[in-house]
Amino acid sequence: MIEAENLTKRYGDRLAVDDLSFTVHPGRVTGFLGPNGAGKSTTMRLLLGLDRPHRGDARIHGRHYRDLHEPLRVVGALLEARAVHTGRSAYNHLRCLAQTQGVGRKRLDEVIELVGLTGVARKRAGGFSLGMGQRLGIAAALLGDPSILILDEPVNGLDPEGIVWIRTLMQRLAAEGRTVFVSSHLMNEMAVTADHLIVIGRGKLIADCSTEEFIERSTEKMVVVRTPEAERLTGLLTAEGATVVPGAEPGAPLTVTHMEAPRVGELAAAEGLVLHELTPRRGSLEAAFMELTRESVEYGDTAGGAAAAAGLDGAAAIPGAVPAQEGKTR
Ligand SMILES: Nc1ncnc2c1ncn2[C@@H]1O[C@H](COP(=O)(O)OP(=O)(O)OP(=O)(O)O)[C@@H](O)[C@H]1O
Repeated sequence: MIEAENLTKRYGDRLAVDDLSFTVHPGRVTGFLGPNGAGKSTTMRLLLGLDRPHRGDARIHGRHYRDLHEPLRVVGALLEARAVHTGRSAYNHLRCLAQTQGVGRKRLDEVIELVGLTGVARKRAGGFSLGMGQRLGIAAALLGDPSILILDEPVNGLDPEGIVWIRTLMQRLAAEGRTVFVSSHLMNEMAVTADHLIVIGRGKLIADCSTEEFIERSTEKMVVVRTPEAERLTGLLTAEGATVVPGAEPGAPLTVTHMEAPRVGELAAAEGLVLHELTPRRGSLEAAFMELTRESVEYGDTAGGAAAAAGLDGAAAIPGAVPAQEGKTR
């Protein structure tokens, strides 16, 4: 188990991590989400004892990282995939790490195979692509067969096949009962990878809930309806409180919000209106995430055009969300 309690880290007058408390449980993948500069990497460094908090506490299995008996057998971390000796082969890089941890040759070979680097293990790590570097970093994290994995943006630089591979690997490691804590700024990727989400913005906690709850509450439900009698159906639905947006072209489907699909079908049937399609849909999760973290983005366009599409009222719409207060100015 990983526990952060009132973690606070300041760089000059910049609060990188602001009174952050959460618990990461074993047996599931926990996604750590937030826009660029939200404080994800800083939090991970604090958990690993690589930086000291100004206030608060970070504990792994109830202890500070520095007090763990064999830390690398307890926690495997991928923080900066490029942190390798570029002149060494992947194999030698891992062998050096294995020696410092008392990890044997068998485990070394196992891990190289697990991350799919067997064919290039004798090649210079400096010549590796970003994706291969990520695989090497993951191999290093897994060497000590740790019960906890802390991975900072492991998906960066991976091609679609690599993304599916890391997703499957993380889910398998969690299914084995390990604690998997993985950061990302990609909402859609985390939605299909993580069981639980911890969302931060400007160092503050915004949401701590299951991915299912997050999706359920943060994306607006809509119904796509195709009918040859669009005008009559629109009148019928709006009279009952639905919002109906016509398609861009004649004959294109209508998009209905504020009414569930069964009710749309019932109303149409009662009036004898023909429907050619009746499909419940969800709004974009990415747009919902952007809206949620809109006021806490560090860089870029904070107006968030896509955010408006989500139709959410910030943190208030999210289960487990922390009340906005000062956080609203994140
Ligand atoms: N060593 C440092 N010195 C000064 N400021 C820092 C340092 N490390 C981080 N920061 C600042 O702290 C804030 C949080 O940074 P951090 O890297 O933790 O965010 P992040 O969520 O990991 O971002 P990204 O997704 O871009 O990696 C940022 O404003 C960053 O500029």
